Amino acid sequence: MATGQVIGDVAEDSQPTSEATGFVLSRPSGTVEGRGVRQYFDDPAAARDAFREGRVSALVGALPFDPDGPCSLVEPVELRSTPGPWQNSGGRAAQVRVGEPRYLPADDVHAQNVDRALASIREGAFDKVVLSRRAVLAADSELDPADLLARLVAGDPAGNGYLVELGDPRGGVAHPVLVGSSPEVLVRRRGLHVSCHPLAGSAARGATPDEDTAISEGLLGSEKDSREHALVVDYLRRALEPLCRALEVPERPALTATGQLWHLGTPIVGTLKSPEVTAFDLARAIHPTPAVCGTPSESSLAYLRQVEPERGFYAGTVGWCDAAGDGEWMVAIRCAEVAADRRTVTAHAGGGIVAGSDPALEVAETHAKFRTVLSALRP
Ligand SMILES: C=C(O[C@H]1C=CC=C(C(=O)O)[C@@H]1O)C(=O)O
Repeated sequence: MATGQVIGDVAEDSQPTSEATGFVLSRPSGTVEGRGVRQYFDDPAAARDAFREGRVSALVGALPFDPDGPCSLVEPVELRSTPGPWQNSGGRAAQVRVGEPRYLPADDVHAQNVDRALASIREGAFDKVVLSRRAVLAADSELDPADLLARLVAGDPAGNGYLVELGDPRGGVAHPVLVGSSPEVLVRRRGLHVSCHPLAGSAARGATPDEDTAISEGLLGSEKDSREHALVVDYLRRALEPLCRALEVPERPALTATGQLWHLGTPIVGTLKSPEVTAFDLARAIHPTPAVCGTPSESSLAYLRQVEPERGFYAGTVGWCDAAGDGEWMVAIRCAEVAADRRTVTAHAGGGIVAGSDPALEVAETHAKFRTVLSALRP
């Protein structure tokens, strides 16, 4: 990282109170890491106030799925950017053996949950809700979250990956760590330029090139998936319009691929009205989108608070914001929480439910999404 560029306002005189990296965001174009800890925030509004009042020069970390829940944000001593995806300078750890996943809920119960959500949709409670489940795995020795990140980055064709320590990294106490490889950009800001890349509508990749192409064409032509996707795009248009003096929203989604899945994606770009609106402000204004919550936001969020109170940072957002207000926030999907003891890993996967969703296909979709983390944990 020594050759990296330091971004943001870094005070020369302050000493790191912790050497822990604590935050990594690996993207195809570059990697951002937070080094050292100056302040820690579990209240996003306090972090925003500190930033606005100039008491904070940069922020890195995670916001939970529930916008009213506690966050895990750090003002790093240094925000360092390097070109290209993340390289693990720590070297490769010995492979830890990880047991079979235990799914919570089990396949049949998740299918019943989808049925129940479909009944609520028919009754008019909401148009869309994103249901998720967990896969809990036990490791036979301590798992290194940085090594898991390295495997995720190496396994993703675009080199996407993230790692966030969940808790105040000062004080030498081990905290859970969120590690993942998300293909979904919640929001990115460079000066007045703002962009998002919402994804919704999925199909597992095919085993042969011909099958893979046929699956991608089927997804692009699927009326159900287009509807599921359009709800996210409409939400973002409505959320961004008041903040932008120009906004370009393509009429139709395009295909985007990870190693495991095809998705429908829409690249949205805009020009902000005011330079005062930071990347962190934008992330808070937009999150949670219907790609992880539902439509309308209020009723789907109320439903998820009841049926999935344990989401934590899954389906939240992970990212950074520098002193100029620039930054990038990813949707925290395709991820796992490595417990403080480093021996339990909880992966998460979900999918959007709309009228016409098929419970068995939704169960299969969560398995395809779990594969991102499971193939890194159990190669
Ligand atoms: C909620 C997840 O994916 C979202 C992002 C892309 C496609 C999705 C879908 O097709 O349902 C989800 O909206 C997840 O991976 O856990």
